[in-house]
Amino acid sequence: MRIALIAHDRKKDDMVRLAGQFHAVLSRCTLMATGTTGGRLQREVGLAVECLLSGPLGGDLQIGARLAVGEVDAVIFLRDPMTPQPHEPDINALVRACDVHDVPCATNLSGARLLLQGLIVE
Ligand SMILES: O=C(CO)COP(=O)(O)O
Repeated sequence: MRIALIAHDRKKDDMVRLAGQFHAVLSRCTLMATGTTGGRLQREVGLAVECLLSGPLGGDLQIGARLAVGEVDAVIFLRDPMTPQPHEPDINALVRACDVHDVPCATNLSGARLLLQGLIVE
């Protein structure tokens, strides 16, 4: 399973906690992440993660481009719905790409837990 992990700034602590809780299943996956999220996951959770560009610099678009050619199987994107983002069009493009290609995309913690639990029982 190739999973993309992305969290906006106010959701990064949640992402780190979530990844710690699901460390066993995530460590069996191929992981990629936007830059800052990925750095925290490497340092604080000890996961092997490929770090792409930071979101505002094009990281969401990089993940979207991979997804469009079948290189991403699931996306966990902990979005901050309360803070405007300068790269909102990139965020929308990634979520749209998930819908276009029918790739599971969890945009909040509860959805992310369900997605990861699904991987455990697989
Ligand atoms: O902005 C982001 C996603 O839209 C996240 O990017 P970072 O992980 O680099 O903070």
